[in-house]
Amino acid sequence: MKILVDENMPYARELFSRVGEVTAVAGRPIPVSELADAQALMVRSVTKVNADLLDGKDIKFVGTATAGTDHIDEAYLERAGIAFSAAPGCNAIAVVEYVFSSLLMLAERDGFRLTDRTVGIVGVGNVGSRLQARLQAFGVRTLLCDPPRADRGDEEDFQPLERLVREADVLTFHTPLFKEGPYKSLHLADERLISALKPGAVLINACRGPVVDNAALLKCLKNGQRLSVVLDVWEPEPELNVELLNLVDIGTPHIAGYTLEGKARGTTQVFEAFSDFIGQRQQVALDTLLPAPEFGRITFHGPLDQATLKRLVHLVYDVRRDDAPLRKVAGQPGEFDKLRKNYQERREWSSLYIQCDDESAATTLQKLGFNAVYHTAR
Ligand SMILES: NC(=O)c1ccc[n+]([C@@H]2O[C@H](COP(=O)([O-])OP(=O)(O)OC[C@H]3O[C@@H](n4cnc5c(N)ncnc54)[C@H](O)[C@@H]3O)[C@@H](O)[C@H]2O)c1
Ligand SMILES: O=C(O)[C@H](O)[C@H](O)COP(=O)(O)O
Repeated sequence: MKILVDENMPYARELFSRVGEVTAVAGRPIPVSELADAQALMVRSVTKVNADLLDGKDIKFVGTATAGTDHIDEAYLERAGIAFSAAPGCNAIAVVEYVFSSLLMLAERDGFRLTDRTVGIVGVGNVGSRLQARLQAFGVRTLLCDPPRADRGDEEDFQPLERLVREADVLTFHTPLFKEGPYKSLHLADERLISALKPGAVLINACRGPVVDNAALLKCLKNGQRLSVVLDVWEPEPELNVELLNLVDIGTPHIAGYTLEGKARGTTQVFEAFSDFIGQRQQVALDTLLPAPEFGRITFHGPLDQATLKRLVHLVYDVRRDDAPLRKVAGQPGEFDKLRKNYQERREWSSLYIQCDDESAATTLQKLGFNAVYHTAR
């Protein structure tokens, strides 16, 4: 069986070759000639999967190693009898750590305490709920908005979006991209919403570019609105608006989810689903795939505060390492994708073993996702 995999899926060749003959291909665009004799296709978010791509082909299974599925025409796959699996939640921790890295950087630069701020989270799924848990662990107040979950009767204190806009000092978007329907999220942050944000607020988009109307955002920033902006995703990609990039505080090339753990989880989740589909069920333990982190063990003395948390977080991942390279190459054809393809290894906070001599610091760091232990020298 021939299995086509996106060349930017770490561990895909290793895993899928256990069950078939693997060919790795570029994802944007996918070489159509390679599809002719393939039975399975594993993609990333850059490949549009629809009738135009697959009609008349022999593909029986499509997997996407991503949380978002807006690049997949799922209704078509169902009609065509093609099985499908995504990788929900695979990179949620990575996105949360991206948001923390950004907030800690802005807080240090602008001299505010996160615990004095309210963070509004729009979309409280795999990313949003983990973000809320970690913010709460650090004592930061959150407001949650998730109409689909509220309508399902989920027990959380969900608020209307208008309340978040009125009260939040930070508004961060973690919804899927829905172009239509009752929960349409296309341009959810439009000119009206952006201009109603509190003066000096922080706007973060790490879900899909078109959830924030980029033209409206540019207009508000050019009009001098006092707003800090963090954008990992753009409208459109990969041809982002360079004028907008020049006005945002942090701009990155759609890499919020790009930890090695997040990418590896994406591959293993679709591999497990595919092996199930072909009746050869296999499970993969992530730690058998991942290499040891570059540095893995430190000692931490005394209590934890915002400054020390920032130093710890940025020891593992400082978002500025992804902002500067984008500014250098933005506007040059192909460079956005190149930054994503040649992404420097990034690990999750859990890869750092921290020995603390303060019990409360150890407890908070554990809740934040670090591999922390309390250990006295006695
Ligand atoms: N930048 C990146 O690298 C990156 C990484 C992972 C995910 N993403 C994007 O972020 C999105 C969220 O990721 P996730 O893993 O949390 O997905 P998820 O499906 O687990 O959660 C999405 C949540 O949004 C809610 N929602 C849907 N429509 C909404 C609306 N109109 N208003 C408010 N809430 C709404 C859903 O009910 C759900 O709880 C993904 O769909 C994907 O597009 C981006
Ligand atoms: O939806 C997702 O999982 C993320 O946006 C993911 O990080 C996109 O990465 P890509 O598939 O484009 O490599």
